Formats: sequence, structure tokens, C-alpha cells
Amino acid sequence: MGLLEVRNVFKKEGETDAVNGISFVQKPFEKIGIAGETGSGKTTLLKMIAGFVQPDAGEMYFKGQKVLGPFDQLIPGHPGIGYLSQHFELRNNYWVNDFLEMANKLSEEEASRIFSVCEIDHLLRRRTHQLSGGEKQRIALARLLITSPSLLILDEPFSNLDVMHKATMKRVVEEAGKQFNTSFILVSHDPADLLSWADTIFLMQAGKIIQQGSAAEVYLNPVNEYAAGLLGEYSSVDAALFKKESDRSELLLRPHQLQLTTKTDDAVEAIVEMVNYRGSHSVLQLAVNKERLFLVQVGISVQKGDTVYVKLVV
Ligand SMILES: Nc1ncnc2c1ncn2[C@@H]1O[C@H](COP(=O)(O)OP(=O)(O)OP(=O)(O)O)[C@@H](O)[C@H]1O
Repeated sequence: MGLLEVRNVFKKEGETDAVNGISFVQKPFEKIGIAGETGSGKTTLLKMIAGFVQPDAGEMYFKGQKVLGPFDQLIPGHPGIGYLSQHFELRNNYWVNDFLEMANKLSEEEASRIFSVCEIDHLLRRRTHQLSGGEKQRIALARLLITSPSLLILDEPFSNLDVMHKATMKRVVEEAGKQFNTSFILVSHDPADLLSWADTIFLMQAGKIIQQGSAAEVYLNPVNEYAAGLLGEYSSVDAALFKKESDRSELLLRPHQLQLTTKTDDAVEAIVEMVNYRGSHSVLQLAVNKERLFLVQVGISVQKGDTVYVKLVV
């Protein structure tokens, strides 16, 4: 039995079919990552799963029991499901310690383990308005964890964080999953957050899941250009360019699937249009007639305007 079963849910928001027939099963301890363009229905889906938005049709079952919507019960939400909104607010003027104590369902010892995993021990004697954005986010996460949820739903938990705070928050989420056997659904606009973390990735468009699979499956075999673009840079090239046999006329290639080479019969001649320096590597943008190719280069050996030769490495 799945931990969570979502069965053909629909939700209209205004004139939009915000969620337009979504079904999936989440296994216990599975980490699901969701990517989708803005307005594709991610938040609406998450809020329905958490019991905060009433579906127009369809049902969700959590541990075999129907998740009730806000029309079905007085206090919306599900005790086994924690939901951290991208627009969460901590109530002002509380001592962090008191604020957390109100939600705590665990022993003092267990709670303090969570505070330590969330790296907030040193913040317990502060007031809730005396915190940075990243600190607030970790406290909001700790507050959810001490309600002992089996499923944590995180809606863009890393947005609005600087590189350091983001790294801390990612570590905390990773550690929380390991230590407390929590299952997760996480939305992020940054492919790197999902690719390195998720067991399963869902790609959403116009209220539907258009592709799902492991990180490698969806990264390397996107169903279309939109799906490719959600998980990072790609080149869309005519299969004939590399004399490649393919069921598709258009190949969707990731930057590591192309390499610079010497002039050979198979190599494709290209002009360097741009060198995007990324610190550890550069992403080159090359032009072949009207096609644009992107490839990764470690160490800068070419400049804008150079003629280079490219081969396929798949
Ligand atoms: N309260 C509302 N009233 C009217 N339309 C809404 C409402 N909430 C959401 N929508 C619409 O439903 C669609 C899905 O919105 P949703 O917030 O679920 O998308 P999202 O994928 O989470 O977007 P983002 O990445 O920007 O957060 C959008 O077209 C949005 O404009």
C-alpha cells in the first residue's frame, strides 16, 4: 500500500483548471520532487494533499484513509501531513522557544534532537521577529517536524535564501528525512535541488503531470522541450546533424552529451557564440547554422568567435 494515493484530482481556480486530473502513489519514505512552470498547479496540488484546498473531484488517501478537505472538517489540515508554504509567516513577538513549545507533540529529548538537526538551538531564546529569512525557515520546518508528520510537503523551501542559508536548509531537509523517516514532496524551481535529492521527479504543466521518473530518467529522456527546459540546459538539434538514428527527428541533448573534438568526418563545425563562466566549468553556446548547442567545458580553451568541432557522446 502506498503512503499517499492521489486519485484523479481536479481543481478549478477562477477560470483556470489549476489541477486537471492528477493521480499518483507515493511509497513510504519516498522523496518526490516537483518542477513546473509558474502557474502549472504545483501549489494547488500540494494544498489539496495537505487538506487546505477542497478538490472539485477526485480523492486523496493517506495511510488508507481519505484526506478531508476544508469543507469536510472544522480545522483544515491533516495531523500526519506537514505543509510548509512558500509564503509562510512566523507569528511576530513570540519567544522562539514558546512558539515551538505550543506545537510540540514529542518528548523534550526528541524535540531537542530536531532543534539540533534544524540548527536552531542557538535561536531558541530569540524573538520571532529577530531572525533572518533562513533562520525563520528552519524554525518553521522544526515546528512542523515536532508535530511528528509522516509526510512533509515543502513548497519552494529554498527560494529567497542566499547560497549559505540554502545549503544549510538543504542539509537540514536531508538530515530530517534520514533521522525521522519522513517522506517528502518538495517543489523547487532549481533543477539542482531536485536532481540530487529526489527519488522520483514529477514535471507539471497546465495542471497535469506530463512526465515522472527517476532523476536520471527525466533528465536524460525529457518527453518534450518544455520538460527538458525544466531540469536545466539542453540543445534541441536535428538528428540528421550528427547522423544519428533516432525515432525522433529532433534530439534533446544535455550539455555533457556533446564534446569538443578535432576536425573529423563525423564532427560538426560550429562557431562559439558565448562562453558562460560558472567557476568550476564553463557552458559554451555554439551556433551551427540556425541551431544552438550548449556544452560543458572544464577550463577555458576557446573564446567567442572561434570555430570549433563538436561530437556526440551518447
Ligand atoms: N485563488 C485563486 N484564484 C484564481 N486563480 C488562482 C488562484 N490560485 C491559483 N490560481 C490559478 O491557478 C493556476 C495554478 O496556480 P498555482 O499557484 O497552483 O501554480 P504554481 O505552479 O504553484 O505556480 P508558482 O510556481 O508561481 O507558485 C494559476 O493559473 C493561478 O493563476
